[in-house]
Amino acid sequence: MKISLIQLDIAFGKPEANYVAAEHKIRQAAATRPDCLILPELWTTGYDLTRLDEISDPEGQITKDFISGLAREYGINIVAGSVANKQAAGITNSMFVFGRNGGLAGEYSKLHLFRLMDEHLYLQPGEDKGLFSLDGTLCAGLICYDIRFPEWVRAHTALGAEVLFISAEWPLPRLSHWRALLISRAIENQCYVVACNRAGADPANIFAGHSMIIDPWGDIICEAGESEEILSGVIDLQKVREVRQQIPIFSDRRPELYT
Ligand SMILES: NC(=O)CCC(=O)C(=O)O
Repeated sequence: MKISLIQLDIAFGKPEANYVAAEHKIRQAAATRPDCLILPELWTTGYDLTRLDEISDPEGQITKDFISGLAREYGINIVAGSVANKQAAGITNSMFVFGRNGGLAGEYSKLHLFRLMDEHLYLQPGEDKGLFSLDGTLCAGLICYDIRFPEWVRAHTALGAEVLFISAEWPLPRLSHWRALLISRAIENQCYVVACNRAGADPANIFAGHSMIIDPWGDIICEAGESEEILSGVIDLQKVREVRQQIPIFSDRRPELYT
């Protein structure tokens, strides 16, 4: 499975400009015929949280129509990062996943809101797991701060997820945490980690880039720099089974003693 990560810069609070830029990059990446594309967190608005009421996507419909059309046109899977999704009960930070036929394959709203960037003041947390199937492989969607919660990640891999798709807006001062946490989640869950961060800066933060794909042994398959970039790598799902057979942590767990 070839995966392309679209490490975008994001125009602060300007959805129209971001849809145009994303379409250009998605078409550029799709021309190289990947099986799957992934975008960063909140790629339509950035962290312009005070204006979310005005610029968020009602029911995520604009994003769903936009991504669904591109997935169908190119016959690829698209993990559409996340967008501010405006519903009657509030705004969530939601990831939508589309299959090759343009159908919605999954949906996940960020469970852990990040106080350091004021998410808890403007967003509602999700309540459900982000499991979905792509080309017959069970995958999980996670958003940025979620990677600091190993028990949440495990809740997905204990159910059989073999690939974690992570969309992020992770700031540069914590780049060492980003790399260490992603590698740890791959090793401890013996799964692939596909993590797409943003590039560039907003009024409050400079972002780290360094999107990457990590294999179930914890080795980095590919890693971007700090600037905008389309990064591609190939994952071999057989490797998940091999590593899980070699060190059988899922059958050696003692969950009855963990609470
Ligand atoms: N957008 C986010 O959730 C950022 C999380 C982050 O920076 C962290 O250190 O955790």
